[in-house]
Amino acid sequence: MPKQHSRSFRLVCEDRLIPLVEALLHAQGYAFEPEPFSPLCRRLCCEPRPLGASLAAFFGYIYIQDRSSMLPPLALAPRPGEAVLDVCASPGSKSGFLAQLTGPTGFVLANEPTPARLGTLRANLHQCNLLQAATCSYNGENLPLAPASWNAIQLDPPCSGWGTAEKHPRVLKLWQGDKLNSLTGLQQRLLRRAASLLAPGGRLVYSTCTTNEAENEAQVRFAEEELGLVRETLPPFPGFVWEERSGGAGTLRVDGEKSQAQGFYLALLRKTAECGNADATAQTASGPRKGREGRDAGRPLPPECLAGPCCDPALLPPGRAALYGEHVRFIPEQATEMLPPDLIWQGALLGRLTGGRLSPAPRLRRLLPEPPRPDAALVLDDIADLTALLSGQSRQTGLAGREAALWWRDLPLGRVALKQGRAVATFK
Ligand SMILES: C[S@@+](CC[C@H](N)C(=O)[O-])C[C@H]1O[C@@H](n2cnc3c(N)ncnc32)[C@H](O)[C@@H]1O
Repeated sequence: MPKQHSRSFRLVCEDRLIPLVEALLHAQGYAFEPEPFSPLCRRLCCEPRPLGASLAAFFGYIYIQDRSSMLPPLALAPRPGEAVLDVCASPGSKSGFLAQLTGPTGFVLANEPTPARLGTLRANLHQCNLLQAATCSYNGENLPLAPASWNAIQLDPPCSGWGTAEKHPRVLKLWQGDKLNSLTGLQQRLLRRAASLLAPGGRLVYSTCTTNEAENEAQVRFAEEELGLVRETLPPFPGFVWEERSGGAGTLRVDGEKSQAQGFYLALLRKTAECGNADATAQTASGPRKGREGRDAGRPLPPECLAGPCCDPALLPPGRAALYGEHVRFIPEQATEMLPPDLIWQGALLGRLTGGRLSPAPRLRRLLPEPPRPDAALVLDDIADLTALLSGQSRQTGLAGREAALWWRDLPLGRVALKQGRAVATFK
């Protein structure tokens, strides 16, 4: 029987909403304690039903994540407003945390080449309302971005996953012998490309969930010796037990068993000003894919098309809304400035255009007018009423119109449809 660690999660909200999200979890019987390494992270003590089925998870106010996997974004430590590239992003655990750390004025480009996993990544970012994150889908080793254009890069490449063996014992058999060579080769190609995309002085966090030295300490040596990156010493995060391996000075290796976490490895590498460009030739190796949404394909939408009873366009982060077919997406200001014109990428979904106006996605809580408008908001106090609504029961509201904002006490949740005054949940 695989051993289960206690579960951890991250709060995905502004600081002012933290007490409300915690109250929502408490109202459903969950108990938890703060993690010592980040004010946004918590560890579960009591889970009366699976945390993934909680209301806080449903509304994207928490993200369940192994505690080790929370560390790379903290090690990269983006400043508010900074732009970050996440080369291997799905399901988005690190992209999401990075977007929180950069804040609404920041920008995260989350790349994932595998189509099914790209869908999961986009769904997770949408559920968490992280409008400052955009996605693209390229093999990371061929990412067609301008050389030396990023100050902060997260590289969490495919790895053997030996650090997850307690939960997934099969990884130890699956990844052995020659198969490991294909992984280490890919990791080196990804490191080479990431190094070439780093601006002088820029930093890169390399992380894996494996205990395999060839994918960890040896890859950091490769980055130093072949790519000219310089290792920076990471201070150990509180709340973990660390392992030491020869050649690993300054990098961090989580002792999974003693830390109640996945076995994990992370290193911080910097490109010095003198460092040459390791891979300028690969810059045009992969052209854009046809038939996807590109930067210039979207028609700008004036803010008045966005304004409505459930949407205040003044709450949008820096950037603009644009129309792609019937979908309205958010284009962060930094994306317009930083991304090459031929890159194919997608901004966060805001909703659909119907009758010349935005019909916001039901989950779009970030743009709900505050405080709730009495003529256009359903404010529930009782958890039972909320769960009944989500389980398909409609509810008389006495409100006019076609939609209403949904709140639990002072916590904005999303949008419900109104049918003859009855609220109906349409969340997917
Ligand atoms: C370890 S997982 C990333 C986990 C993610 N960083 C997170 O925290 O949620 C590695 C990801 O790399 C993707 N991947 C596979 N080949 C790739 C490539 N050539 N370039 C970029 N990403 C790749 C995989 O599909 C997988 O989603």
